[in-house]
Amino acid sequence: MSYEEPLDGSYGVVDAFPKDFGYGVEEPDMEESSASPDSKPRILLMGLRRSGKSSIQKVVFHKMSPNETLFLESTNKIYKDDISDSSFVNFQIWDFPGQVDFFDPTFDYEMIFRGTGALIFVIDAQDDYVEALGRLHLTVSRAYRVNPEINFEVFIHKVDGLSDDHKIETQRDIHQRANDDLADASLEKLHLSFYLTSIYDHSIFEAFSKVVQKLIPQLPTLENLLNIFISNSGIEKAFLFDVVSKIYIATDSSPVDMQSYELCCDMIDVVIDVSCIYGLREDGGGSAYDKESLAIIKLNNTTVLYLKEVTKFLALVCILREESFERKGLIDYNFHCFRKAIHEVFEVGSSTQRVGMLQASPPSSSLASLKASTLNGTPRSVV
Ligand SMILES: Nc1nc2c(ncn2[C@@H]2O[C@H](COP(=O)(O)OP(=O)(O)OP(=O)(O)O)[C@@H](O)[C@H]2O)c(=O)[nH]1
Repeated sequence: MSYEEPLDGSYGVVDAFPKDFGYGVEEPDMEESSASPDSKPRILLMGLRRSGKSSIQKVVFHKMSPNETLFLESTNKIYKDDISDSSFVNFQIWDFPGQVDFFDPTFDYEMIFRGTGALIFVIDAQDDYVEALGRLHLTVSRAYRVNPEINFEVFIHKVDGLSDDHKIETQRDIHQRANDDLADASLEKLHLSFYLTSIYDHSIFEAFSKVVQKLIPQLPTLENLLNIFISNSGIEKAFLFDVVSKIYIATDSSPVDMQSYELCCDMIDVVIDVSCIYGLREDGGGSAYDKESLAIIKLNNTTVLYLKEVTKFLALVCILREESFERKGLIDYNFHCFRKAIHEVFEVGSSTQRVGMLQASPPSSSLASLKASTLNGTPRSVV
């Protein structure tokens, strides 16, 4: 669902902003009823004109192909995109028009920043970025004064046009100058995170994944569950994906290499495409992704990709060696326990959220029960 807000300063002030992000496991309607669209926590996309804000939003959340963004018109209204209908992550993305004087007195920027979880500032790395750095400083320092809890994320964007050396040099320079500006303003506590991004490869999905992960209070629990799952199943790498956006909301604690991530993204595309073509009913009904969704792809280098539905919006995608896959029964059993634990985590999350406290620690039984259940499965040495 998306809608636009006219730039006439007529923002309705919403009294209460939930500070935590909510998640729908199976019951998105419950989330809908508990929060009006305007009161949902938000991620702001800001930056100068033509820096690439709308393109990022369209490519990541609306499956627009990067080439089509060439024809995007300049945004002249705040574009609010509520992605919670189709995605696990229950937030709104506000795309700000670049040319707007954000600090015009008719803007209630306090209201805007108060309900914000993350502010993404997009800098066009192919352009002269001096003006962008000035605007970045102005924006983050204002926002920090209103709400120091905001995560400040800087996307050094359009790096597809730069050589590897140039990319690193640009990042170093922007990092240095932005932090110098903050130090001059005695804002050393304000932390900026930097990412090199482009809509022409997976870097934009990776960066968005990291932004979203910081907003998920249950992240340590999810990582723990994934660690236990992979170590007891002989799996090399596992990602928990939001299927629609291909954002990974968690992975095990081994380092993420871009190739594995890309491979898993490609697998989601293949599964959804095949399912759309051959999986729907003849009248076009049904869903391309549901409880039955499961795919196994064997590559020619003894690697196996394994995808399985976890919740309405989430899929587990794993990379493992062929020889580990011989114990498919064990993997399936462990997956069953993992899935149950994930459901428990978010059921507890949504019930505590209603009383205003999202649970960051594991629910009493989920980790313990997963450990116990995998140990009850066929024992095997951890790879
Ligand atoms: N090379 C390259 N071009 C990009 C990238 N992202 C966006 N663009 C191009 O940048 C131009 C501007 O993109 P928009 O998304 O309209 O920029 P915006 O920041 O929303 O602009 P305003 O609405 O005017 O604020 C478009 O022609 C995009 O195709 C990228 O990663 N690499």
